[in-house]
Amino acid sequence: MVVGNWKMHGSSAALVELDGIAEAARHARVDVAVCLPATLLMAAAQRARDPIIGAQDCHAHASGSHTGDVSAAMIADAGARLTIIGHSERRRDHGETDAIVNAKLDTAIAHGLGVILCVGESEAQRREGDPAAFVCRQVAASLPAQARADRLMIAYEPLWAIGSGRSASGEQIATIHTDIRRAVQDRLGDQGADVPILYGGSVTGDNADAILGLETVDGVLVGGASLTAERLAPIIAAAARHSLSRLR
Ligand SMILES: O=C(CO)COP(=O)(O)O
Repeated sequence: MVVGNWKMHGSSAALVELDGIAEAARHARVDVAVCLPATLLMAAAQRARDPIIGAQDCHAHASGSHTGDVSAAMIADAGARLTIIGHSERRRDHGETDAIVNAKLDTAIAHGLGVILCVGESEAQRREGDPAAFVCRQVAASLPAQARADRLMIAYEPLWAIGSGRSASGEQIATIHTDIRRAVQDRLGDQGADVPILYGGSVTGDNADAILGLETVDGVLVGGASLTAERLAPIIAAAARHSLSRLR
C-alpha cells in the first residue's frame, strides 16, 4: 500500500495530480490512497475511483457543537474511504493524547472508514530511552481493544524522520515494525497478524526500493513526495516490484 498525505497543501487545481497518480497505480498490484485536506475530499472522490481518497483526521464525537471540526460521517459522506488518525503533527499542534486518538479511531471505524493509526518517537525519546517500548505503549493506548483489524493500518513515523530528509535506517525500521506487530497482536489477538504496518518519514523515489524491500514493511506513508504524480510514481513502482516478488 502506498498512501500519500498532502497535509495542509493543495488546491482544487492541484487535484489534477490525482490523475497521474491513478495512472501510475493502474498497472501496479498496489493499493494507492491519497489523504487530502477536508475541503478537497468531495471533489477528489467525485473525480475518479482511483486513487482511494482519505482524510487526515476526524472528530471523536459523531456530531455536535464542535465549531470547525469535521466528523467521520461527513468524511464518509464526502466519498472518502479512510482517514489518518493520530498523526504526530496533530498530537503536537492540537494536543491529541493517546486517549483522544483511541476515541477518534473508534468513531472512524464505526462510521465505516478505514484508519491509518500513526505512532512514532521523537528524537529525544530515541536518544534517551527505548523507542520501541514508547511506540508499543502508544499502540496499546491508541487502539481500542475491540478495533476491527480489517479496517486498520498502522504507520510507524519517527518524528525526526518526518520532513527532515533523513529516513530511519532499514535496521531501525525492521526492529520497531517487529515490535509493533507484537503489540498489535497483544491488543487485538490473532487478527492483528494481518494489520498492514507502513513506514513514513522522508520516503522518496530514491529510498523507496530499500524501505519497501524490508520484509516487515507492508507499505509507506508519504508526505512531501506525494504532492505530485511525478514524485509519487517511482514509489508506486517500487511497491509494485516488491509486491510481485512476495507473490513469487
Ligand atoms: O508525515 C509524513 C506522512 O504522514 C511524512 O512526511 P514526509 O514524507 O514529508 O517526511
